[in-house]
Amino acid sequence: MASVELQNLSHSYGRGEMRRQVLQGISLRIDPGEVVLLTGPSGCGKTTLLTLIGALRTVQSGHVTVLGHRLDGAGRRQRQQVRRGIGMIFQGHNLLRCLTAEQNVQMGADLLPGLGYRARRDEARQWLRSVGLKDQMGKLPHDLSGGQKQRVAIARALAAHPRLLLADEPTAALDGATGREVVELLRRLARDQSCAVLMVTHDPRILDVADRLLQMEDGCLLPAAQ
Ligand SMILES: Nc1ncnc2c1ncn2[C@@H]1O[C@H](COP(=O)(O)OP(=O)(O)OP(=O)(O)O)[C@@H](O)[C@H]1O
Repeated sequence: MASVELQNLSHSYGRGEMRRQVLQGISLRIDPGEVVLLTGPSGCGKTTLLTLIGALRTVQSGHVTVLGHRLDGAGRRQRQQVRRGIGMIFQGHNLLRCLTAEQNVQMGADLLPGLGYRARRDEARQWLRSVGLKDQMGKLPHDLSGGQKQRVAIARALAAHPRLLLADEPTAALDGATGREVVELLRRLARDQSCAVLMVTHDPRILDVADRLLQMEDGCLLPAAQ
């Protein structure tokens, strides 16, 4: 079963004369364990595509199946259900300000069924170590740099063992070496846990981790030159 299957997906913003189509007839399939990178100029619709696949928006036109669930025609509850299997790393981190790095990551592990408090805490610590933050576990977000906050957000998404990971420019705030490590980590996750990864990036340093490179232009998907 595909992790993501899109058929003829289109999307518009605005109404009447202000209506503007930003996605035009996109078809795409992503299989478990596959790492797909999506690139394209600013405003071409990448984030819109990611939020539709992430069940954060209502599908207007076309067919969308994510982790075996049809999203076109799905109500709020069904979309909520689908989101449980999806890890999302968007720009802006969305960390809870009053929780330490460890507690923020533990929120991700809290979604795992059947794990006791200690196991969830150990899981959170292990992911923080994996993203190079073993010395920052007790810090609050405002004591972390932008890159460190991004790594906490990544650890939180991974701690929930998602079956699909959607990431919008996950390496934008990271230096070259850390960005590379984080992307290698995402790739390992994809392989080890058969998690599909769809990542929007402008970062040319990480293009080689992809199984597949996709390019978008004006709301359309083009097969990118490898
Ligand atoms: N909520 C919204 N209402 C109206 N227009 C929107 C909305 N969100 C995005 N748009 C417009 O839709 C188009 C596609 O936006 P989107 O954010 O999907 O592009 P993007 O490729 O992710 O851009 P970037 O690389 O700059 O993040 C843009 O022209 C944007 O201004």
